[in-house]
Amino acid sequence: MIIPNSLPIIYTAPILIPGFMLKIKLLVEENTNLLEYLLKDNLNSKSKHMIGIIPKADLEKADNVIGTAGLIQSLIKIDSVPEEVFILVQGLCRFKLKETITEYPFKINSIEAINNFKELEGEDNEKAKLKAEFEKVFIDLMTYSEKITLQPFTFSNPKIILKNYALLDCVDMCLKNIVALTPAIAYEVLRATNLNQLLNIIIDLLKQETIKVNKHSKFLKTGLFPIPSTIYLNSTGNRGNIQKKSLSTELKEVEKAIQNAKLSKPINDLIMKEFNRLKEMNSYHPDYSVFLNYINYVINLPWNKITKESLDLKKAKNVLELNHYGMEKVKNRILQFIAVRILNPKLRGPILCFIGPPGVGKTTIAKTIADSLNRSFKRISLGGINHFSDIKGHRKTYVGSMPGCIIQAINEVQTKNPLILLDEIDKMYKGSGGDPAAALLEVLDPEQNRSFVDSYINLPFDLSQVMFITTANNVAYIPQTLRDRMEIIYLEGYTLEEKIQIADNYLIPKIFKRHRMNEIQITVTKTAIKDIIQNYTYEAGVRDLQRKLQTIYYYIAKDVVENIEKETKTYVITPESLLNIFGEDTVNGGKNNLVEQSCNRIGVAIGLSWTPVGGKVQMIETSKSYSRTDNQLILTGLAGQTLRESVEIALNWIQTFAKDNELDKNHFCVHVHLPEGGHRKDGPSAGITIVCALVSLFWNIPLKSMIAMTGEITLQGYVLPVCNTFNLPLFFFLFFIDLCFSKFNLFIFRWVA
Ligand SMILES: Nc1ncnc2c1ncn2[C@@H]1O[C@H](COP(=O)(O)OP(=O)(O)OP(=O)(O)O)[C@@H](O)[C@H]1O
Repeated sequence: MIIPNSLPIIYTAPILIPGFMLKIKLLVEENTNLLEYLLKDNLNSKSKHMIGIIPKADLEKADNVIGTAGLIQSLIKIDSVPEEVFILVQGLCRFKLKETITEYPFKINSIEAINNFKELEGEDNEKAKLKAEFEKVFIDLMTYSEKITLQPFTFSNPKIILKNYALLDCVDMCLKNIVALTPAIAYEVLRATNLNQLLNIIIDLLKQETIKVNKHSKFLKTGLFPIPSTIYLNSTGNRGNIQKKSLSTELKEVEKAIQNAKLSKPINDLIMKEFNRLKEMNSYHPDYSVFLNYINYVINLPWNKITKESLDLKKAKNVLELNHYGMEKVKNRILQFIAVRILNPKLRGPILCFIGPPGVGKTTIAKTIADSLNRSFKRISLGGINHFSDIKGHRKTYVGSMPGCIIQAINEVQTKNPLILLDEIDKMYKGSGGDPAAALLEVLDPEQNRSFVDSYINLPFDLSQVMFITTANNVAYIPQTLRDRMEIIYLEGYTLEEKIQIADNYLIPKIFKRHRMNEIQITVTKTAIKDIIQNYTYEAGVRDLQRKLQTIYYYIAKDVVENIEKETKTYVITPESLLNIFGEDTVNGGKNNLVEQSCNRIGVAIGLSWTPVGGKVQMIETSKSYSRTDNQLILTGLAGQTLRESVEIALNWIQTFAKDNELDKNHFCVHVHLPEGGHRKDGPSAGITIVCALVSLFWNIPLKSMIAMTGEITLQGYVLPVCNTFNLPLFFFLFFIDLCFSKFNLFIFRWVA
């Protein structure tokens, strides 16, 4: 094939050498223009493209860069995030990289093909010496090795091979059949610029192989080696006996493994069908390895393997208590489940869904539940998954196909009844490759998961004995159909007292054990823990608290090592020492001041809002200025659509409520601002706060100090409770407006809880 003088260039970590195929993964966003160019003509199979592939290690090199000209055999676009394309490239010949012709729309360099591999170069005696050395090591290796198969040669006698084939073919055969091509070796082989260099590399590699073979040879014990006597000649071009023997050995092993797997009859029949197809296949056929991997994967699945479950109520209770503080709802539900299973062992496990803010122990309690039931545990993170096939797998005929995450998890734990944690179920989203939630329906539906069919294995697998637990931060993001299939348990954020208990009894002993500081006595006082929680963390759970406690241990470790001669053995951490460890950087630095300063101000009200890390005080500031235009409203502070609607409702309600001419709202421009403008805010709960701020603004009355409120406002002046499923106690602070104002004693809202 003619190699052009210039080629599009890509840099890849895997190394392509001539005579080999390589599957390369390219990210679409990084190679858009090149892939567009390649994909455009790919449909037309007659015009296959050629590209230059350079090892990534040479990215910075300016000269003496060797690459491989590759012929693109196929391109497959995968709908993943980020989008990827797999290209299958056949290595044709080496080239020297010359100057860059263009960088746009993609990199093209001029190249110089290296074609001097046909014959050895140099003096005749040097050539003869090199050739003789190669022949010697080759014959040595072939004589003593029992296992080597020599595709595509039809003889096993090395002397006959050397006589009948060109030197380059023999070298090629050694590379393909004998040498274990590690990336380092492949790089070395690629950089050989003539046959002499390549032969020297191969000689070294064959010598190493000979040493390995000798080390592992079963004949070593006796010191005897069989003299190869049979010459396998096959003029028809079919496989020689040696290959047949090793191939059939491989197939025999597979057949034996199928029998040992003791599959049920229908599955066994289907696998045998695939196996018979494999037997008919030429081993060079690209599908051969696909079928082989498929059969091996399927027979290794735990079709009949079950771990013995522990149904001991007392033990389970102890394990749960030992690892997690509180969480009574979860613990009770698990103990109920165990009790029911004791009475009826055939009963299926519930699909529990733990909903709660980050760091409240959803993931870790699932692991503890698995321990208490003596089930294997596997966590699957669903965050960011946007493809149906991530759950259900790809058909085996796709390039790079593999099973979905459920079957992969089952394969990993090698049991049919593990506890699988589907973490962050609310963070999956629908992408171009289908809706992963729809695929999960089949997994979580007790009626369907008895015969779950993954696209890769394409056989029904029984998931009915798997115990599924899912976790999410926000129930609103879980599709209704999935929600219906699960029993939802809400885990609320911890109170200050609970956090102190968790830190004292669980986190500190855990960190202490992990850091092995047995000889040093460290006491973190309760006031210090309280200080960390209140001033250095801002969260509903305890993850950040755990991190902060860990920082204390790092600090002490450094101090111990630095002052080793002092042999300090006792450390007491008080709120004062926290200043040295964390500095003065507290989480609510300045925010309290803002609240205090806002009290008794006209047009300012204090709201309460929900965030994933717990309740929060949200100021609402309003101001008015004269305007020629009617009803002008400015809303700032990254407010969302629902918040804007709340402001409009509030303004309209005020207008309806005010007596004629008492309030000339029309000639004012009203500005509503939500401080901390860097954070997006939305939701209806600020309704009452906005009304109060505006009433204060229009009637010039300050609100009573230090009163905060939350609640949705309706156009009729009703205040609705905030029905958030997170059910945090903070939400139920609703104050009537006559409570808020000092002078304004009208009872203007009706509570419709
Ligand atoms: N009640 C508790 N008792 C003891 N440790 C706890 C408790 N709650 C949380 N923790 C600890 O807090 C850390 C964080 O917990 P975990 O990772 O399970 O949180 P999560 O709720 O799954 O968070 P996310 O939603 O971010 O995944 C863990 O080290 C865990 O041991």
